[in-house]
Amino acid sequence: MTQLWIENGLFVTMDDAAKTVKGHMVVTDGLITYVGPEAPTDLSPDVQRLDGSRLAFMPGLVNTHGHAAMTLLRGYSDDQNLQVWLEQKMWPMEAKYVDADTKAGSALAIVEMLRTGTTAFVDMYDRMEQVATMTEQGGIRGILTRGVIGLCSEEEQRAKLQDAISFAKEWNGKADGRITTMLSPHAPYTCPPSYIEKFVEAAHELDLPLHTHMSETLAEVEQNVRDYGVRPVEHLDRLGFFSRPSLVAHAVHLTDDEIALLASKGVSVSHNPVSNLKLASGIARLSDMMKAGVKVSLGTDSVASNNNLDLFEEIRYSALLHKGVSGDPTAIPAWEALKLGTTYGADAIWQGDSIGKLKVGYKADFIAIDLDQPHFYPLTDIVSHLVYAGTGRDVKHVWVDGRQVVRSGVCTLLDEEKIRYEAAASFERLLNG
Ligand SMILES: N[C@@H](CCSC[C@H]1O[C@@H](n2cnc3c(=O)[nH]cnc32)[C@H](O)[C@@H]1O)C(=O)O
Ligand SMILES: [Zn+2]
Repeated sequence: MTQLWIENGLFVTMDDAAKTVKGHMVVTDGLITYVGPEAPTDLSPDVQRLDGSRLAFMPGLVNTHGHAAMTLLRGYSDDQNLQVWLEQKMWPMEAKYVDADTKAGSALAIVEMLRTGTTAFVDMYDRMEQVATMTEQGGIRGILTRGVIGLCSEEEQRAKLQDAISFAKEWNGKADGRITTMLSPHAPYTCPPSYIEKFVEAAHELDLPLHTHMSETLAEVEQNVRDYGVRPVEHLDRLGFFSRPSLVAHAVHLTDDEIALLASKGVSVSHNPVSNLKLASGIARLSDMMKAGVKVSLGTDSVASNNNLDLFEEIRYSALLHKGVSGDPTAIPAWEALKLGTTYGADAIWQGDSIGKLKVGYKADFIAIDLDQPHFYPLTDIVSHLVYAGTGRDVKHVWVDGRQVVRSGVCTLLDEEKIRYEAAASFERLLNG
């Protein structure tokens, strides 16, 4: 039995019943077995003890949309709109990627995510075996999917779908259950309707969820109406997309009816406020979606449109932005913003009953924040501080499944120096190759 006793800590449980607890937490064989104000009893004689004073503990963050390997393109193309950025900048560079690049970029992303407190991430890309291998090595939890752009010959379409299916089948449940998989047509504007239907069919057959980009820009919505006579939500609905558990990224441009439909079908939405601002795509109707009962969560999208993977930024932006646009200072209060990055993220990836809370029986995916910093003084309200004053750089330790994957700000299972070097070398090759 491996057991960890965290003594005298401040625990932000993200559980409405407990909220914050000053006291103790015990992790036994990867699961949380005690959280409470009193010192625990009946511990294993070889329990490992950790002094939790001057630390705040909370569930690890859940990033529900991204493309990890695009860390290589950080800062390569800023200040463009989505279409120009994608078609003229990203796709030509991505066409040069080989396995080693995807591996280097994903490794860098995993280091960055773990160090800033993300313990579970959704990733849509290709060469997914590379991403999965680094996920396994780094100790993070991954919800991985081979994204497919269908603007190609039928033969290529078939091969890509087959690749997506093989990856999803092979890796679902791997890395001690830390990896789960989905199927992903990239977007309604990059996949013809009959092709999207094939993904829906395969998802039914393999009992897998679906993921896609949806209603990210006004131009996309207008093009969808021109091409198919309906807006993207109705389009995907007609193709049966929402008959599966599904997660859509962005959902920026929605009507009231579309919000109602997403709520009634139980669709998960990944809100990516920073990426949407940077690409000038717009501001999603987060408050309206939450009021309507849509399952919303937060994503960074790729580094190339963000330009970092610190999900604390998305938490803060969601709390600030929607106050600003609504003129209502009570919109998305701190506790809700923090939930967006934790429990709601876990719900969005259908893992809300096992991660996203510090609660007995939950998996021990959690982070420790260093409170000994000027921006956390005085310690008026830890939830407020985490949302309005904290950043991912305040994260000191990280555990996934009870295993410590970051210790004093450094990944325990990855060679960070080598990863930084290889990422820089990959970028040089892409640029000059
Ligand atoms: N290369 C694969 C598709 C990989 S899916 C991931 C794709 O999503 C792209 N991407 C990244 N961010 C966004 C976004 O915000 N909206 C739409 N696509 C994006 C990214 O550049 C990448 O091409 C194929 O040809 O089938
Ligand atoms: Zn994306």
